[in-house]
This record gives sequence, structure tokens and C-alpha cells, in this order.
Amino acid sequence: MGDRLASMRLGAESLTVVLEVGGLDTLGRDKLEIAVRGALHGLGDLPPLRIAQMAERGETVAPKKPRIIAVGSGKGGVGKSTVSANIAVALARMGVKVGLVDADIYGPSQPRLMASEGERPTAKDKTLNPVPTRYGVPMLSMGHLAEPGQAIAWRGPMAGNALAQLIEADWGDVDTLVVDLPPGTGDVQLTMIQRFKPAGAVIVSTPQDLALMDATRAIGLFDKAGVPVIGMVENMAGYACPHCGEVSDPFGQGGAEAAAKTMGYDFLGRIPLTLNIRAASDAGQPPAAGDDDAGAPFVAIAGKVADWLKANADAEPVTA
Ligand SMILES: Nc1ncnc2c1ncn2[C@@H]1O[C@H](COP(=O)(O)OP(=O)(O)OP(=O)(O)O)[C@@H](O)[C@H]1O
Repeated sequence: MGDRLASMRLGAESLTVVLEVGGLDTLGRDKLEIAVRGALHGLGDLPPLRIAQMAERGETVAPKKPRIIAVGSGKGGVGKSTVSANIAVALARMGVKVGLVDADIYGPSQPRLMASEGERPTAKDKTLNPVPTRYGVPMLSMGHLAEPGQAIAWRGPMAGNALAQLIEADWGDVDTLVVDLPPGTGDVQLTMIQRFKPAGAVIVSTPQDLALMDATRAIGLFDKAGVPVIGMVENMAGYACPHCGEVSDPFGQGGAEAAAKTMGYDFLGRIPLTLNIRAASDAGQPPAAGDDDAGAPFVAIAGKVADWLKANADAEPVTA
């Protein structure tokens, strides 16, 4: 491992390690990086670790990969897919060259949310071409790899390989990929995060205590893999009755903001539970694509993510 260490720099904000990875395949590079993370983790209190990979001089360096924003949640059904799709659509409207990857192996729902159900990606030399959408966000989904209506029992390594196909697709000029992760904090998620090294993570939770406890676990997962948490989103907070307008809080309100504060993470915003959001999402019309009230909270959250990306421009991977 030592002869692969090109340089190491300890700054106030981060510990930057440059690894010389010439001649290693992807698996070899991943193993090396995990070994380095493990060795440094054992040393105790260090600033956030940044690892860059460098090929030998003269060796062809593959094109830059898009950086990944992972959207995760401690449990299913909290609106992670809805938030991912709308962040991607809002970022595209802000001029970010963004793509969307649906890594949810348990129930890929992005094709429906983005109105690309039934589309099949084409491939060239085993490299997939993302499916264009009417919202300016090219996308690929685990659902695109299955025959329509066919359930797939993805297991760890298979899921990792399928995801690799989606992430290593021909993304063209896309520089930012929003990745909708499977819910939960199991080994599949950890492997995905370690293998594809997101630049940052957005955690989605509903406001009730149990969901928040799960969200805390999701944060732990990203921490363990050395992925910075961009912030937390509270979804399904406050229900406005479509008839009388009265706002009630079926799941409480403010829990995610308080939890984020306690843990020292940014709170990115709150999205109400509305009939509009549910109906528009099911109809393949992400609210963030429109200009009415339903889209506003998503646009505000995407704005904060865009600010974070600008402030952390150096978080992108150096080479493929
Ligand atoms: N703010 C909201 N208001 C109303 N309905 C919502 C809201 N957010 C999500 N939903 C609805 O809740 C359901 C679950 O949302 P979504 O699929 O985004 O959750 P998820 O966390 O990705 O779930 P899974 O883990 O099963 O993939 C969908 O029917 C969606 O339309």
C-alpha cells in the first residue's frame, strides 16, 4: 500500500491523500482506497479525508466522471425518489448539467416520476446511453435494466454491477449525477457508497421520531464511508386540507430540522404533504418543472445543493 502513496497533505479542513493507481483495475483501485481509509480511520481524530487517484505519467487518463450527489433515507416511503427527481429537475433549470440515476433496487420509481416508463436505453460497446427526458435531465434506472413488469431480486454484487453500468454510462457533458439510493443502511448501500464515492449526500426524512432515528443511521452510513452530508430534508411536513386550507401535522413538524441542528448538519428545507405533489408525481410531472407553489420548496432545496456544489467544487473526483 505504501508504494502507492504519491502524497499526503494535512490541512485545517481536510486530509488529502493522492494515490498512484497506474496499472490497477477498478476493483484494485477500490480495494486500495478502502485499505487507506481503514488505516487512517484507525489513527483517530483527523479532519475529513479526501482521496484522489492519479495514474502514472504518460498513462492515458480516462475522462472525468460526473460527481455524484447521493440521496438517501433510513427507510422506504419517505419521499426520497420524489426529492431526488425534483432536485435534478430544479438543478437542470438552474443551468447545472445534471443527470439522474435510480439505484433503488427494491422499487425503481424514477421512470414513472420522470415520464420515461417504457423507454429502453440503447448501448454502444456495452456502454449505456442514458434516456433523455422532457425535463432536460437524462436518466437511467435499475427499472430500465429489467423487462417491464419483471421483478428482480438484486443481490449485493449483482446490484453493484448493475449500478456500475448506470453510473459508467455515456453521460456526455453531464457533470453532476443525482443518485437515488435504495432506502436503508445495509451492506448493499455501503458497498454502493464506497464504490462510487459520492461528493456529498442529501438525507430525506419524514418528521416523526422513528423516521428520524432511521435518518440518523443513514447519516452514520455516509460518515463511515467518508462522504460529506450536504444536509437534511424534511418531507411530508404539514398537510394543507384541499377543502378548507387548514394545515395539520400528521407526522409532526420540525423534527428533521431539530435533529439536523443537534447533529451539526445543515437543514435544507421542508416539503409539505400535499395532494398536488402526489398527483403530479404519479402523473410524471415533477412539481419542480412548473412555476406554482408545489415546486417552490424543491427549487429552494436544489438552490442550497447548488450552493454547496459551488463551495465544494474541489470535492469532485480527479480521474476515472
Ligand atoms: N410531499 C409529498 N406530498 C404528497 N405525497 C408525497 C410527498 N412526497 C412523496 N409523496 C408520495 O409518497 C409516495 C412515496 O414517495 P417516494 O416514492 O418518493 O418515496 P421513497 O422514499 O423513494 O420510497 P421507496 O423507498 O419505496 O422508493 C409516492 O406516492 C409519492 O408521490
